[in-house]
Parts: sequence; structure tokens; C-alpha cells
Amino acid sequence: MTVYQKKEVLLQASNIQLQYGDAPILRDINFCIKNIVRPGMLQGQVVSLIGRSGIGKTQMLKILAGLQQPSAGSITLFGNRPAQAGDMGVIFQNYYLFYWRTIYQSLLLAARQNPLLKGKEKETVEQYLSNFGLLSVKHYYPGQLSGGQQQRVSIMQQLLKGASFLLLDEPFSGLDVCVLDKVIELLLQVSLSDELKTLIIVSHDIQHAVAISDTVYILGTENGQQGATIKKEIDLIERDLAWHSDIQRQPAFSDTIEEIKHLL
Ligand SMILES: Nc1ncnc2c1ncn2[C@@H]1O[C@H](COP(=O)(O)OP(=O)(O)OP(=O)(O)O)[C@@H](O)[C@H]1O
Repeated sequence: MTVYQKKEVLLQASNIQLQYGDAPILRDINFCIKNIVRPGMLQGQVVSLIGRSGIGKTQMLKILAGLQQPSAGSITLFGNRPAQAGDMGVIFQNYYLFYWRTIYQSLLLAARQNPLLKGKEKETVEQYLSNFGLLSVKHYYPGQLSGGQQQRVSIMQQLLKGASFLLLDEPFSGLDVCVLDKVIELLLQVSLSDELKTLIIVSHDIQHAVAISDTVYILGTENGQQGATIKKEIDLIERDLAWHSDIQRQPAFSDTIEEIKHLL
């Protein structure tokens, strides 16, 4: 069992409510994401919000991104700073790419927004293109790429920009199995690379969400109440289901998947 400690608060969601007219969509959503200290390293977290279709995952993601105002409640970052639009890199299901720029141009533009990449923008973009298997299509326009390829460009774009928080809406859909493993590996590398880097994944793909995360929040309705809330927080580190490569072969992995299915 890995020794670890959760340290500073990176993000706090407090009493989030969302209502459209009389219809409650989200209620009493509270969670806290902290960075993690392990012997010799300090890292961010990978958190997944899992729930069935239509439960409110995308609405929650928009609230986290500052793109949707909650009816009540707040999102604060790094202790007490209110989150604002632009604090988080968002990778939506319908990838927003500039259709008039080649993917190389778009990625270079993203890299140039990141002060940490100053002087090595081009080589970093080339490296990402290679890691994500898109080197041969780097001069294509988005319209010439498949949905899965566009998604990878969208993920790269946000990674290159260097935001501390990355919100990913259904990142596993539209990827074939070979690319999926590669993308999961890269996302994990990102979270391990920086103490402040936090990935928040919204998904109904339980298997992949559990495989990549260290905490899972189950979004659902309970006790006949209207509006979705966090029914359960599952700490995958405590179950020894984080940070190693054979997670999916552990008996605790299939038990956790079954547990989540029952909760949805
Ligand atoms: N502008 C709106 N006005 C009224 N209701 C809305 C509006 N936008 C979303 N909703 C409702 O909010 C609920 C949650 O939608 P949301 O898109 O967050 O679901 P989801 O969990 O992301 O679903 P999926 O997995 O299918 O994408 C749905 O019942 C939807 O009808």
C-alpha cells in the first residue's frame, strides 16, 4: 500500500445548486480536491464524476469551468479564490477547434500561451504530436480529421496551454482501444508531473474512469429527492487502485465497478 497524504486544497465545491425554472438539476454538491504528497513527489489529482446519462454531469462541468452560473453555491481554488471562466482548460465532447487553422498552427498558438514552454514551443508541439500519434497529419485542418483525432488535438491544445485544471467531458468516447490506452497513459503522466495539475473527468464510462482516477464521485439522485447530488465518494488510493499499471486486473477493480453500477 502506497504511503500518501492529501495536502493543500486545490479546489472546493460548496453547496452547489442548479435549477432550471422549477426543476432542480443539481443539489447540495460538496467536494474538495487536494494535492497529494507521496515519498519523493507532490502531485495533482485525477478525479472522475460518474453518472448516468442526463443526470447533470455536463452542467456540473460547466459550473466548474465558470461557463454556467449555479443557482447557489461556489467553486473556489487554492484555498479561497473564486473560480473564474478561463481558470480551467475545458475539453468538450464536441471539440472546439479553429477550422481555419491547421492543427500544427493551433497547437503552436496554445504552446505560445504557456510561459513555461518559452523557447521550446515547436519541439514540445512536435513531441506531443508524436506521442498522440498525429505527426503525419499535423498540416491538416480539423475538418480533415476524424472525431477521435480532433479529440486528441483538443486534449493536446489544453495540455500545451498549461492550465492547472483540465476538465474533460467524456474523453474516452470516440477513441479506438490502441489510442485510448495511449491517451490514458499521457493524462496520467500529466497529473504526476505537477503538484497543481488536476484532471476532472466527466464520464459514464465506468471502467476507464476508474482505471485513470484516484477519486471517483458518483452523481445520482437519492431518497426520492429531485436533483442529483454526490451519492458517494470512492477513494481509489485507499483501495490500492491508483498509480500502478495493472489496476484493471485487481479483484478490487471489478468489485468497485460492480459497486458503482449498483449506485447509478
Ligand atoms: N438550458 C436548459 N434548460 C433546462 N434544462 C436543461 C438545460 N440544459 C440542461 N438541462 C437539463 O439538465 C439535465 C442534465 O443535463 P446534462 O447535459 O448535464 O446531463 P449529462 O449527465 O451530462 O448527460 P449525458 O451523459 O447524456 O451527456 C438534463 O435533464 C437536461 O435536460
